[in-house]
Amino acid sequence: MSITMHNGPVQTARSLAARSFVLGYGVLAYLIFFVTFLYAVGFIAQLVVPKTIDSGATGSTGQALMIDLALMSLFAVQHSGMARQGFKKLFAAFASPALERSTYVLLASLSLILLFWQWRPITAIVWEIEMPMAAYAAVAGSFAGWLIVLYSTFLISHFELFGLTQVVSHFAGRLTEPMKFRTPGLYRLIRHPIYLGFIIAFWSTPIMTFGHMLFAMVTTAYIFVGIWLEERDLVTLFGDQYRHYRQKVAMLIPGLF
Ligand SMILES: C[S@@+](CC[C@H](N)C(=O)[O-])C[C@H]1O[C@@H](n2cnc3c(N)ncnc32)[C@H](O)[C@@H]1O
Repeated sequence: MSITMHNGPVQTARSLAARSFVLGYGVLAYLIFFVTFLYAVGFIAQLVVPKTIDSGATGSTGQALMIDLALMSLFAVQHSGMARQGFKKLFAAFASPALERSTYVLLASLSLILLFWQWRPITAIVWEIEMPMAAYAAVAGSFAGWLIVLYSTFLISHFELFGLTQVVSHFAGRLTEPMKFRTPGLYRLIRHPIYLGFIIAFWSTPIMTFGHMLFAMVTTAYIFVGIWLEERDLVTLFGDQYRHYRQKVAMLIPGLF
């Protein structure tokens, strides 16, 4: 009986090439996310980066409003649409599930990069903190918000959130376990520390322009919509475990809501 060995090495090479592509795609998506995250800090805090929330070509206020709202809507539709279970199932019908999270992260990063690039500033001032110490405290508050975001992602599994765990497991030929429900650290105090960190980062500023306030208001409203959608999925995934958690632990501010 002859065993056709000639396909063995070819199949092995093909499988290795396919797994290497998935790994490379995931690593690239993660790196683009991380650079985008760092740029977002500078964009909001108006530090270091060339284009910030209050810099760049200004047009008429009406035109700026339309463009800015369109940019934020594009991000919201992608960010929420692709996060739903229905999209994940559809994606898995066409591509390796290992690629789903990295594709989500990549497209979210690209829509943010478009927002940074095309954002129209509206520089009328809503508030300006004159006292230097208070102004510094506001800037520090914004950075504290970003740190809460980053720290909280590591509490529930940073690398899984941003797709790296999935592509590394796929490369190693391991099955990726579904994301586990965790309540470490801040998650014992509030259900959504990442979103709280974003809200603090967006609102804590010494100079609040109309354009910055538009961004903070729309993203805050979107966060509440996102929480509603996300918790609906979490109840579907984890049932009473999440229901009990939701009864015991505040959404964003302990003791309040
Ligand atoms: C960007 S994270 C935001 C998590 C949370 N809403 C927060 O603000 O900290 C969204 C992902 O985290 C997952 N997630 C939310 N709460 C979680 C928890 N306690 N443990 C594990 N995953 C969680 C959601 O299912 C979703 O896939």
